[in-house]
Amino acid sequence: MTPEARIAAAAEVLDACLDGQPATRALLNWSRASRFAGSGDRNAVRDLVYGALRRKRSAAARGGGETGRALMIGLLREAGTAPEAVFTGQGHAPAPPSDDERAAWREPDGDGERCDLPDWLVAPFGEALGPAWEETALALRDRAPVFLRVNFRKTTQDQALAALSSDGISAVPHAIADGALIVTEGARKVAQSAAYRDGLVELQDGASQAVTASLPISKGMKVLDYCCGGGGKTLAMAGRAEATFHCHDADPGRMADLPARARRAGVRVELLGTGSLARHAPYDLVLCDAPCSGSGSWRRDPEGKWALTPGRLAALGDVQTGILDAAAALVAPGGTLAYATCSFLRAENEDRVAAFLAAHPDWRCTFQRRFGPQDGGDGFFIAHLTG
Ligand SMILES: C[S@@+](CC[C@H](N)C(=O)[O-])C[C@H]1O[C@@H](n2cnc3c(N)ncnc32)[C@H](O)[C@@H]1O
Repeated sequence: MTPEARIAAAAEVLDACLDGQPATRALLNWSRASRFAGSGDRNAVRDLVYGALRRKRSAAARGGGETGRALMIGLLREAGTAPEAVFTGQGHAPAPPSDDERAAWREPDGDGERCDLPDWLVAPFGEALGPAWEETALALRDRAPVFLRVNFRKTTQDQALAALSSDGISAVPHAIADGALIVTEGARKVAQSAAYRDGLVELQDGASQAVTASLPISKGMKVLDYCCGGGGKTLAMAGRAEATFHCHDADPGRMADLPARARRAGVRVELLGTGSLARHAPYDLVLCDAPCSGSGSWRRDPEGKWALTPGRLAALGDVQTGILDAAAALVAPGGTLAYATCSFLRAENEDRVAAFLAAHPDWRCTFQRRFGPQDGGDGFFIAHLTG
């Protein structure tokens, strides 16, 4: 496909997204209907679609409307390319801009539009991040880097780098966490590489690694990952220490791939249902990587940015408080209850910790940190609580 044809395809996929279809589904439908598209074309169209979703508000302003065509036109204008140079109508290029499309556009206006945030989120970003809110919101308009985590249970950093290199993947260590690598070339080859298949490295965001690296884990401890999901954090913890790792999720199906991932990583984990947690308690460390708005990872999931509402944020706060209350009962005296979200927002972070401490006066917070794109990875929050 020509670059122009890829832009036409991205506009078509974006129209389906704007009609309410999840981007993954819209991209799948397009690639099934476009057998002529090779993997390079599919990757390029995917990149264009996600690029437009990250910058949806500003691109709509510069494109003069909220359609797939308008978003692509808006992105071209932002990049300093005249839309007429691409929208030529020649071959598979999109049709030339109409008079309306030429006239109906403007530079983004106001903080929300300029920084590609819904207006209601500008104040919460400011409250959470202070003057860095703008830089942070602007960073969410760009693609996230690809991070790997070296599995120290199986290899060293140098051996992992050498194994990746022999599969044509270049990576360099990143200071955010011990064993964090940032992929500089060949990111799309990682999942097929021997280093990945043999469990020498895992795909894991840098801040996610730093959050687990902050946890007090040592040999022989009993650890519960209360909101385990796919188990990324369990595996990161298990990569650091020979401890007993129990895994739980309100939706056990989310943990379906974990036994195979743990085998690949050479670590042992035990999956537990909610009903059996009390029997296995108490734990030295309970990690609650709680469900959240995902505001820290909106580079990867830009649709989440536009879908969040004040009501949904409030509902998440109730779920997060419920999780902290339930998990606290499973922590041994003097043990650690670790609370993490991949969000910047105070409503999901400091406010939840404060509400927990108000309801549990015997507990205190011993450590708290927020990560942002300036640190290299996604946005994350971590607090250690002890009772
Ligand atoms: C942010 S994700 C966890 C990601 C995971 N820790 C990782 O690193 O891959 C949050 C998880 O919490 C689970 N969850 C939601 N409500 C819960 C609850 N009340 N108790 C336990 N888990 C819950 C969700 O099913 C989801 O898998």
